[in-house]
Amino acid sequence: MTHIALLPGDGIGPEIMAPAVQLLEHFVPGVSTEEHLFGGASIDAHGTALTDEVLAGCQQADAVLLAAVGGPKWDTTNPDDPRPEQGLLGLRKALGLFANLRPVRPLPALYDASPLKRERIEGTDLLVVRELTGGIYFGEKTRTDTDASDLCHYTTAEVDRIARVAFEAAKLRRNKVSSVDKANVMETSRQWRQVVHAVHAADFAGVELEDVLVDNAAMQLVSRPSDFDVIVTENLFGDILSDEAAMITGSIGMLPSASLGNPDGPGLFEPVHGSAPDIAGTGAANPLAMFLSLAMLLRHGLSLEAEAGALETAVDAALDGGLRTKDLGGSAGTAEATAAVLAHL
Ligand SMILES: NC(=O)c1ccc[n+]([C@@H]2O[C@H](COP(=O)([O-])OP(=O)(O)OC[C@H]3O[C@@H](n4cnc5c(N)ncnc54)[C@H](O)[C@@H]3O)[C@@H](O)[C@H]2O)c1
Ligand SMILES: CC(C)[C@H](C(=O)O)[C@@H](O)C(=O)O
Ligand SMILES: [Mg+2]
Repeated sequence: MTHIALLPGDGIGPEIMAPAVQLLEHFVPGVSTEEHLFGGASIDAHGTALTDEVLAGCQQADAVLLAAVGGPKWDTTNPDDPRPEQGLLGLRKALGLFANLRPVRPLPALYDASPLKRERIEGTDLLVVRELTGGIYFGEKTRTDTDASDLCHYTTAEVDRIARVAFEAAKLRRNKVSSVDKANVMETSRQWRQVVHAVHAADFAGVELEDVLVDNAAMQLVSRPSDFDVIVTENLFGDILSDEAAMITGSIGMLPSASLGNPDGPGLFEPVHGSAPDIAGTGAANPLAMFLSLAMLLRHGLSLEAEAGALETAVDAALDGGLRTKDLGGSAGTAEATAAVLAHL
């Protein structure tokens, strides 16, 4: 029987998880699910953001569906305090999920919800391939009364494997990879560029490859987004660029993600946005990034391509039919958005 671990987390997390489970049960009748405390909710109950029991529960599942973690209650500048985000990083690392896929596919119905001009957005369909278990997120951290440091570290093997994910993805798309780095300053970026080019020359010479410095990439993303196909980049750059790219779709509330890379364990599926503490409890959260993350779970986690497509089509149809949550300039809340998608199944 298919088993999915559910991590509602904090803030708007539980509000968008509940309707996603409704959709999961629609597409996978009889699915077994288990909900676990994670992030701030787990800190409150157990003093740590990810317990061994929850990690084991995730490891035993066919896939993990996560909403979001974090919030002001757990914000701290004391290095010794537990933080919700540590649970997320620990889970990604423990599950071996080094490849984070963030598709940016703006719908014509939402062109006017984006701050970008329609003619810039038209034709945009890009995929951010973010390295997820290395770099400055996971290097040594130090802190004294006067000093602090975060080490950015990559092995060539870590760059090699994420480059392969990007090139393979490009072959199924428009055959172009933009590798984003800061090779004019950072040693990890010079290594990144060298490895990406070596992988390209050895096995993917038929794929178009360009190098883009990250500051330029941030600018190009809003000036010529439709020129990008696959963007491959390291952990921190991918985090920042994907939030920026979200606005091409109209809202951060639209962007889903899949974290993959371990053929022997479950993938993790989560929206790109956070726990949105400013709107938590108001019923205003846009659940569509969560629904689209569920579609990625159906596709990549359970190999249910037809079901994934049907869910994406229902989301598109709801938006074509006029659904607009507050973040998209409308007035619909989570419940109305859910009803609109359900109506198109
Ligand atoms: N994967 C995750 O769990 C994840 C991702 C990003 C941030 N976070 C955490 O979330 C907390 C809040 O972070 P933040 O405020 O910087 O980012 P955020 O993504 O939570 O919110 C940024 C802005 O976008 C809005 N927004 C986000 N998702 C929305 C949705 N689905 N519908 C409508 N509006 C939405 C919020 O209301 C807010 O104005 C922090 O603790 C952060 O660490 C968690
Ligand atoms: C919450 C935070 C640790 C996380 C990240 O930086 O990876 C988030 O911003 C994301 O994009 O998934
Ligand atoms: Mg982020």
